[in-house]
Amino acid sequence: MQPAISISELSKVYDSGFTALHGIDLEIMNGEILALLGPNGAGKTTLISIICGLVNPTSGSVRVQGHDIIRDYRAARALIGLVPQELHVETFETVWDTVSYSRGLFGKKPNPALVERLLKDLSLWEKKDSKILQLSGGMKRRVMIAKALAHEPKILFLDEPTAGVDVELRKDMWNLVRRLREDGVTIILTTHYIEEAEEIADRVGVINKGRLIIVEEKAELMRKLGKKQLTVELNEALETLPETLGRYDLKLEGGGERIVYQYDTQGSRSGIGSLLADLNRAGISVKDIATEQSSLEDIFVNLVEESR
Ligand SMILES: Nc1ncnc2c1ncn2[C@@H]1O[C@H](COP(=O)(O)OP(=O)(O)OP(=O)(O)O)[C@@H](O)[C@H]1O
Repeated sequence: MQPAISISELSKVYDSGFTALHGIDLEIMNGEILALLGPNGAGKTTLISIICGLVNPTSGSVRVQGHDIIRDYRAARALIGLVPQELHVETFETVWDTVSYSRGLFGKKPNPALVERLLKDLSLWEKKDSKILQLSGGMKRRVMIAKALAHEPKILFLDEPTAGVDVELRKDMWNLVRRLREDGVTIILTTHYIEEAEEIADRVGVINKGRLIIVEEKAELMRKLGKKQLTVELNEALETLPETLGRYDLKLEGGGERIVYQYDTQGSRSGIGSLLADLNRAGISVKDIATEQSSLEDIFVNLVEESR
């Protein structure tokens, strides 16, 4: 099947001489939710802006459902909805008018039933006749989403959709994203909130300093790069670890009352069974044990540090 978006050797050098993207290759599949993670200034917005035709690439190519974003700009752009990071909505227009107008911009016939559904889905129905000026920041953000969806795009870009929004709006946004995916919409979002990627993404791409350092199924990423940790609470504090435990990667913490064991989630054997047997053999009495898995956040921080 043709990918929703196909990016090949894409680079961007701004007029200042700064290289914001270095040879990005990426295929985004139809119907997936891809989260792009990366520290400030990594190049996420630049990448999205190029795909959406707002910034010119320096070299490389991007195709949207097969349409080249430069040669076939209109066809490519018509398939895309973009919710930008910055809020810029017309202040004196009403919610209804601004959303309807956005649809018209793409040459689509008016569809009041669709606009009504969008406004209801985004909890904006009661505000349909309000001027944007009178809305709160969170509501303005909802308007931006309604505008981006008004022409029924097949691919939706959300640039930092939940930056600075309250918990309720964040949950609403996640639900909306899931619903759109059920309708077959491909969704690409950038986020600083790793929890967000963990919650809704199918795949996660990490960008650092203009390079895509990894792109992987979320579950696979967690499996490949995640570490697990076993904490063993002891009945009596130890001063040092016995030499017989030298073959394990152990740390003594909590004033000697806790042994922490790190193991690889990829290995077929965790070594927990033999560690506990060896502890027993060494006469160390165990009060409690707990395991913990590294989060996507730990993985992300490690990846970015490694690529410095
Ligand atoms: N018009 C421009 N001219 C020169 N440099 C720019 C321009 N726009 C962006 N940059 C630089 O390109 C780099 C990438 O910026 P970009 O906005 O793509 O990052 P980002 O990953 O979206 O960051 P954030 O998470 O902070 O939004 C930054 O160093 C930025 O300063």
